[in-house]
Amino acid sequence: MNLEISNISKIYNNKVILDNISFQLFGGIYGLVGPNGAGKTTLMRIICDILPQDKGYISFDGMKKEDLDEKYRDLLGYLPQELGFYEHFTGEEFLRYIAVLKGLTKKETDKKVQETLELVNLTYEKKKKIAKYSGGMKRRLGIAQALLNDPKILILDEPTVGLDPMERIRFKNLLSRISVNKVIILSTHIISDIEGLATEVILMNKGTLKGKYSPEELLGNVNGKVFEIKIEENMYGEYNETYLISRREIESDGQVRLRIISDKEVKEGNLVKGSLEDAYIYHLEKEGEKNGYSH
Ligand SMILES: Nc1ncnc2c1ncn2[C@@H]1O[C@H](COP(=O)(O)OP(=O)(O)OP(=O)(O)O)[C@@H](O)[C@H]1O
Repeated sequence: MNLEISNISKIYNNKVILDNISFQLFGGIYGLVGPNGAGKTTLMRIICDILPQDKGYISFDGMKKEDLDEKYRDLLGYLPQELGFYEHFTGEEFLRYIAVLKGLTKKETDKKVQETLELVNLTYEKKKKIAKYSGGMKRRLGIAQALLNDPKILILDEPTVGLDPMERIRFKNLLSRISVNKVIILSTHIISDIEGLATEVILMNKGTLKGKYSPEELLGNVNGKVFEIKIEENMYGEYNETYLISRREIESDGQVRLRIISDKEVKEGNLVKGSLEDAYIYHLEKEGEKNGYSH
């Protein structure tokens, strides 16, 4: 299985939104990360054949998407950032409706709707109106609709927005269960959501590809560079001026716990294990994009 993104460019109103993006994906889960406006959604929409590229091509197993045409669409499952639901439908009715739009036969629909409901753990809620679903349940229903046609390429645009911590864990488990024999691309701002899940991380910034790394490679970049320290609140400004801070937490005693990424040793701090989030912030900083990161 090979999804190839080759020299993809997109221009809107004379502004380059995607600049010659190329990479190849094989089976697995790929985290697409980058600050707001990096071009993640635009790239995903091009991969999903919703938006035409201005240059370059996308191919699956050596065949261009334009040549595969309808067959390419059959390979795809897509969960957009904002999926409109018919709130008066039940979860089951909604999936049946989408299955018809995707061209499944009655028999396939009967089978796939129940199968995907089971997979996303919504069987017991299938007769409930969507209006009564929680945010997490709606996300799971969103994934179910993307899975109805058994896609080889699954594109999820910020699927974890609005999920609570328990739902995030369930969501991660669900993805690892369905990832066999698929290329899954998942964009996110919440780097911890792809920790322990992503085969590779694709970093984008301002319409360009910054790199494609294994999580181990990324973590290696911050090895020996992450420190934790507890300081008084009034010292924060000074530390913020001096260091790259990846996290700031107020402790119950009113002191502030900082997570610092520094090439040089922070003598008063404790060296701790770096996370993917630290590595991501470190990369952005190297590009002078510290302020592009939103906590
Ligand atoms: N239809 C459009 N017309 C003009 N500019 C657009 C259009 N769609 C997107 N853009 C611009 O393209 C750039 C990339 O947007 P895109 O939504 O792809 O980024 P993103 O990385 O997904 O950001 P976010 O994380 O905020 O969703 C932005 O500067 C955006 O304003």
